[in-house]
Amino acid sequence: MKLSGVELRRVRMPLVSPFRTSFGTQAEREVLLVRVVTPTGEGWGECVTMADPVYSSEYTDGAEHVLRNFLVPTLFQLGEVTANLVTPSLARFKGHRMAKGALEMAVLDAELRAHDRSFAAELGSTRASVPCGVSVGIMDSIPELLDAVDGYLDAGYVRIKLKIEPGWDVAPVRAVRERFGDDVLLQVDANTAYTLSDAPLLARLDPFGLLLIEQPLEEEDVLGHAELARRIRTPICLDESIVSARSAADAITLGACQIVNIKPGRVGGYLEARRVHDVCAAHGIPVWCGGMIETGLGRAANVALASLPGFTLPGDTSASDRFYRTDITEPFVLEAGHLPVPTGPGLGVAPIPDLLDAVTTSRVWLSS
Ligand SMILES: CC(=O)N[C@@H](Cc1ccc2ccccc2c1)C(=O)O
Ligand SMILES: [Mg+2]
Repeated sequence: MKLSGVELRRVRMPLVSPFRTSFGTQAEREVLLVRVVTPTGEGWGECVTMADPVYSSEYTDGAEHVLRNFLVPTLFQLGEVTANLVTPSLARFKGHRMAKGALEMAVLDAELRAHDRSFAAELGSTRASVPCGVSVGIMDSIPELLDAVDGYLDAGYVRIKLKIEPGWDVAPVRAVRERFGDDVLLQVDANTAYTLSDAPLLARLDPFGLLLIEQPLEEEDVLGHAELARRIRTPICLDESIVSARSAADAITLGACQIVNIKPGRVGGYLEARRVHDVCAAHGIPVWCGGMIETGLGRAANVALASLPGFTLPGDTSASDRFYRTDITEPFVLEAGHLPVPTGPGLGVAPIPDLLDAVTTSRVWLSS
């Protein structure tokens, strides 16, 4: 395809309630959307960076800058662009995987729409719907947490994930187990908040039959996770540490994780996300689809990815109303704990113009 131009659009959406993790509290989501325009149509991409570099080193203003000054101009020079060409064409620029992933997603969406082919078909989907888990933030009190969990279980979520940090870990897990029983699928996410010296504390989670503990140690401490895996029984799942198929293979081989949370933006796009899935499957490692509080655009692509065969654990592919009162696309609504995999061309969803304009804070048009 030839690129006629690319629009970088900033969107700000309030969250239905503040979402607190070990790295801070979010009350709104600042999103960078990428729209590529071709002579025959357009495609949408969503950059999952946060406003601040607190989940990873990338952040939204930086992603916009690197797209505008390096990544998009490089694609304009290509002439013919396809999704498979995006990553190799941008390889000389180091890092910026979330920014690159958003651009690849937009090109892939445009290409698939032009061929009347869905993300699900392209990625290798084997299911028409996916079971959904939900990520529950750190709360001010245990009663408040139990009310929130009660509401999500009533909504039909099939798995509960609790954000934890030192001082909010064993007590909330014990309280959820005591209130809701041992059969609820339960896991925790530390977002790198602990160190190896916390192993005895983390071992106190072992009696609660958690599915996994997600990213207890810092992103680069792969060997620390391998050592921790020898000191606790709860399976270790990595999130921030897995930035590519290669890093997944290395972490698995080193015994640093038994489960992987796949986030397409974190690994540089949906094509690399499929490669992470394939590498994990080759090692017998179950995967699930993580979430970055995406709008319906990223959510549509994540649900398609989550329908691949190796995604055997419920992901953080929650309904739109988990985080947003009004999504910029038709909302994803939980049905019996599942979300339907979009079947339309490309993402299968598109922004609703009035809703998108209502939350747009800036737009930049880059012409080829
Ligand atoms: C659903 C979930 O827990 N996601 C991330 C953490 C996270 C938390 C808060 C966020 C706020 C704005 C943007 C991205 C964010 C990602 C995780 O699995 O580690
Ligand atoms: Mg995580």
